[in-house]
Amino acid sequence: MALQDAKRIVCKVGTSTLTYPNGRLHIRRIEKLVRVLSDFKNSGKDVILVTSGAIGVGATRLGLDERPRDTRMMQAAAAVGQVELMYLYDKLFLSYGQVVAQILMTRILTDHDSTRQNLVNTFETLLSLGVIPVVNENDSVAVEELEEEAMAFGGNDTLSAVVAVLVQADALVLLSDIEGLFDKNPREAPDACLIPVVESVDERVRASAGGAGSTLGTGGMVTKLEAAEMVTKNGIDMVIMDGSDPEKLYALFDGKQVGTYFPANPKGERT
Ligand SMILES: Nc1ncnc2c1ncn2[C@@H]1O[C@H](COP(=O)(O)OP(=O)(O)O)[C@@H](O)[C@H]1O
Ligand SMILES: N[C@@H](CCC(=O)OP(=O)(O)O)C(=O)O
Repeated sequence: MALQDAKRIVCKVGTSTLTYPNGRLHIRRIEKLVRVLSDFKNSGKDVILVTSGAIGVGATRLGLDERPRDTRMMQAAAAVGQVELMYLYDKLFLSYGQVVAQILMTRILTDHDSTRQNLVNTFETLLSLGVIPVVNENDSVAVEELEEEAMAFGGNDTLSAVVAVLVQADALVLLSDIEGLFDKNPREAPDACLIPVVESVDERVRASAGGAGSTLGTGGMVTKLEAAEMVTKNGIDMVIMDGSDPEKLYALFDGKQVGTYFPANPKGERT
């Protein structure tokens, strides 16, 4: 399906896009993102927002100097930051007449058929009611997802791919702090070139991906490529693009070349 025709979109926004380097909310950017997503909603699309930021924003609110690393502090920070995030989203989406709902997920929920089906039912019901679901990991209770190994393996890039498959989205957009996937990590190699289209995530593509570029983000390109593999084989298009100007989403869904595009595998089957 061409991106212009995408009816159901999942948009994931990373911590480094949502916050300033000092950890405080980047209100102007979030306002723009909410306006664009509300406009998409008004145009008839189903919109799901997967948001990071709870731990980073909570840490700042608690006066911590840096993003916490130990589980207890991360859980506490997430509990504080999630409220601040949802308060802002609710307020901003409401100003465009949109109703939001919070869904906090853990991996256990999607690993079991009955809880997975419950989640699907919840998403479908919310979407049929015209609501915009706002999703994050339930960081305050999902201990195993917060520990370093599991977090590096997953995080919200993976979560957004799982959500896109669950709701059988047409497209997943990852808003990052960089324009897309480069042939090598541009933070280390200034001559790196943007790759506009990735038909298949093979060894060569995988070799180009490095880890997170800031102390705020987690996962870097490694987890984004894993997300791409998961969604494209399920018949869903994916795009990695710069989140600093959310209005570029208009160009993307008008069919223009923006960021790095991972077309759905034509043989991809919707589960
Ligand atoms: N090949 C690559 N192309 C682009 N970015 C890369 C690449 N390899 C590693 N990176 C890093 O991935 C970062 C984006 O991921 P991440 O830090 O998780 O941020 P976010 O949460 O905003 O998506 C970039 O800022 C960059 O430092
Ligand atoms: N769930 C965590 C974010 C996890 C994550 O993947 O973060 P990011 O790399 O900024 O998208 C939080 O809300 O702080």
